[in-house]
Amino acid sequence: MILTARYLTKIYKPKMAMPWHPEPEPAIDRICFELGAGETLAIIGAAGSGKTTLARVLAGAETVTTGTLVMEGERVDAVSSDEYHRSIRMMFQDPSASLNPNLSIGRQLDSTLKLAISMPEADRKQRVLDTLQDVGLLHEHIDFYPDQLSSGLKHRVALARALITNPKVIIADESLSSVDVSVRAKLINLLLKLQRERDLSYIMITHDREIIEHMCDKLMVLQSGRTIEYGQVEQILNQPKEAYSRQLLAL
Ligand SMILES: Nc1ncnc2c1ncn2[C@@H]1O[C@H](COP(=O)(O)OP(=O)(O)OP(=O)(O)O)[C@@H](O)[C@H]1O
Repeated sequence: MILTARYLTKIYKPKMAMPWHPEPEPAIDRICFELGAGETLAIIGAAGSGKTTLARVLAGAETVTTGTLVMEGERVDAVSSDEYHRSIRMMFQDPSASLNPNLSIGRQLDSTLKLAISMPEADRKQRVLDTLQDVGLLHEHIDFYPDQLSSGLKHRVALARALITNPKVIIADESLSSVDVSVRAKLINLLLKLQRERDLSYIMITHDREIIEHMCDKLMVLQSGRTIEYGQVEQILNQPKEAYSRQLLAL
């Protein structure tokens, strides 16, 4: 397994705890799953069900209160956090907001790479060019600024930023929800192509039936921080156990 989650629980501590305040409810509560190489897990749930918290915990941006994450057989706290951050990358939801408008695409990709991996400048430049090509952008795009790119191309840059460290897992938090249908279809095909070529695993937080059906192997349904269904996509789409899942999946 690339990634195994065992009983992940996150309780956000209130900024000012008062003795008469009840203990806060967990944002995620004993979440377990297994993700193999080249597999895709979809996570769905209503607003506030814990999807973003889970994504942030998995991306190493948030600590867990209890529970264990295991990457390729090693507990994540035993793996150096640099290595973990290189291996599990988040693809940002809104590229327009996450890209710096004042920096060229090349500079932004280079600074992400520089932070994650120590390598000579010439090798970094080559990696930036290769990654642009891998996501279907041109070498010339290295000198472009975000505002000069269409929304679809900005999504490719966001993907390039996740891909540039050669990760094993990419987490996409509603990443494709804001693009129009034809652009989304191209991005889905690109993600599938990269998955085949690199044996990449994806965790897709999405409500998009098309993405769930075409891209995902497993599905987890979250409600109030808990897993209420987890299994193969086909099985849950054909026979959801819970009315809540049926509603979310519009079945
Ligand atoms: N930084 C935080 N501090 C305190 N509570 C938080 C924090 N972030 C999230 N929560 C709470 O944790 C619970 C889960 O929130 P989370 O954002 O993970 O859900 P979500 O499913 O991603 O929701 P949405 O779809 O609206 O983004 C909610 O009750 C939320 O209020």
